[in-house]
Amino acid sequence: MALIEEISPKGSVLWFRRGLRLHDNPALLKALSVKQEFYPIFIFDGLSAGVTKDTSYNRVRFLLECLQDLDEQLQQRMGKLYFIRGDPKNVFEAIHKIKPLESVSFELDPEPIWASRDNKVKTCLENCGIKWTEEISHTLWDPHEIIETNGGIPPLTYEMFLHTVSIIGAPPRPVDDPDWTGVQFGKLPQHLGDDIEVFQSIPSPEKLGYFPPKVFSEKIIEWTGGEQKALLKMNERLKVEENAFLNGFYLPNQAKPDILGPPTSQSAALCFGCLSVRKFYWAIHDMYSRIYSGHSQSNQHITGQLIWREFFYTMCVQNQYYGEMERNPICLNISWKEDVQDEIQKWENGQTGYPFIDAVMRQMHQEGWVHHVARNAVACFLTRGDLWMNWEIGLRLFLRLLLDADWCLCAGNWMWVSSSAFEQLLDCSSCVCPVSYGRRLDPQGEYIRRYIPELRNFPQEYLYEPWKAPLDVQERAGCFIGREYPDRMVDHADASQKNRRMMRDLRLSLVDDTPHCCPSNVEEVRQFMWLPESCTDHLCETEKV
Ligand SMILES: Cc1cc2nc3c(=O)[nH]c(=O)nc-3n(C[C@H](O)[C@H](O)[C@H](O)COP(=O)(O)OP(=O)(O)OC[C@H]3O[C@@H](n4cnc5c(N)ncnc54)[C@H](O)[C@@H]3O)c2cc1C
Repeated sequence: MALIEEISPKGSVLWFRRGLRLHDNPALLKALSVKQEFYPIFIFDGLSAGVTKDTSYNRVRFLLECLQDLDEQLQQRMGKLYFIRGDPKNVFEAIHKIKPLESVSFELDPEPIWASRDNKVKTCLENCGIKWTEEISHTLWDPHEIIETNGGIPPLTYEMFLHTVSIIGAPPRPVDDPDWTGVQFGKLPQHLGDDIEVFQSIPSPEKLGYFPPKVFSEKIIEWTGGEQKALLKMNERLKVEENAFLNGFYLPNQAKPDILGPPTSQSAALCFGCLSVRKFYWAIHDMYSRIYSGHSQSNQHITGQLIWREFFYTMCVQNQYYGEMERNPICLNISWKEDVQDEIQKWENGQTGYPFIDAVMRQMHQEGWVHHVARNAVACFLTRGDLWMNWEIGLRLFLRLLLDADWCLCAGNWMWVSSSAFEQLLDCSSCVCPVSYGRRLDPQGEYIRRYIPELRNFPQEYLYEPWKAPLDVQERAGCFIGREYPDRMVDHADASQKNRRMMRDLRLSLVDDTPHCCPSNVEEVRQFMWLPESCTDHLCETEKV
């Protein structure tokens, strides 16, 4: 008996949180290298992968599709993915009781909001004598190394960031795929403890208590989660990048925003890690080098958005208050308007009376993803553009609805757009006019008509400003403003002028030389917000005076 116990293999767990893939997965390689029985598990604890009890149905569905895809791939290798509901510490203790564990491997979740979960688990594993390893693969570089290289503080501007990573060198290439030969999958019993539930298969969102949203119009774009789908989509996306290179430009999604066509975004796949950011980065850089071989070396600008991602991660790793205003050392304390529930509701539910803004908000509820330029528009509207409301309100909603909701990237972008951080000028209150920005992005009005069925028959002339339509036009379109579709909740020209004054006063009150996070130059602001060359083209007529 003693002999059997001695030779009986122990367990090696791969704890999936994000990083939901088999390719470029150093934690997976670590778990397999232990040569013990292998247990891939996902623990649904109402927190991991950013899925809480408030998370939208779309986002939960996307996560479960990613897990389903992993499960299918593991089944092809004679294993399975265990989906377990419970507290991670209790789950590991329970597994260890029935199957002594040698090691637990996981990918580093770099954001500080995960530290208490991870520290609790690490302490528990150490107390049980179980080794743990944490691998970096959610970001291109190790954010802590960047901070160290920059002398102990995060680089304050994007240009400084680029300089720092140029000292470190190019990010690592993806690791090899695992060799599955001889891998022994372990089996868990159905009962691990009273407060733990081991599912037989990956559950549906409904089984976990999440239900579909009320839809405003038919859903146009369906997103599907999972590594296999993400890899196929990456190939489609690479064709778009290649086409841009061949035509002499880069960052196609930013340079020529298309809010109507089938999106080629990889943000949700990157967020859950069903696509490795390193694989995506190197695929683009290698392609560039192939196309321009001998002429030019690729540089970080051709994957500029991925660098913004890294920049925001580096800014947040040491700042647990990064998602808040008051306690956050990099965020300006702006005296936003007290929360007015009625106004918040109108913004959240796409009932502001500004069709472009409402179309974006409704698309977000229905489909869970909207283009970057559209995010800019609604974020500016809520904060320094029109409503003068705290960006934390927007952050909370985006984290609930977006498929790619990512605490660090979302908070970083909200601070940026609201001029609360990463913003040197503080005079952008007129950046996004909900009328002219909408007209520029959606010149035929197709986007508005797609997501706001009430306005489908409205003539083009009044589509962006329906409150200006004479009554007979409203009648012919079958939509009265204030009845079928709301009147505008605010006069943008007045509100933005008032807000601009408040930003100016704030700027004057901040005339010290304290180094703070800010854009590197004006061009960067223009690119980030997709503003036209001439800085007044996007303004309403009243704002130009
Ligand atoms: C208010 C606001 C909130 C946002 N919240 C999120 C969020 O929660 N999660 C998220 O992934 N992105 C967020 N973004 C950034 C951006 O809108 C999305 O990443 C982008 O729309 C994804 O589309 P894409 O994959 O086509 O981007 P691409 O232009 O193809 O970029 C490639 C990847 O780079 C990253 N990236 C792109 N733009 C940014 C950016 N501005 N900041 C940081 N990373 C970027 C994303 O991972 C993206 O998939 C937010 C932007 C705004 C204005």
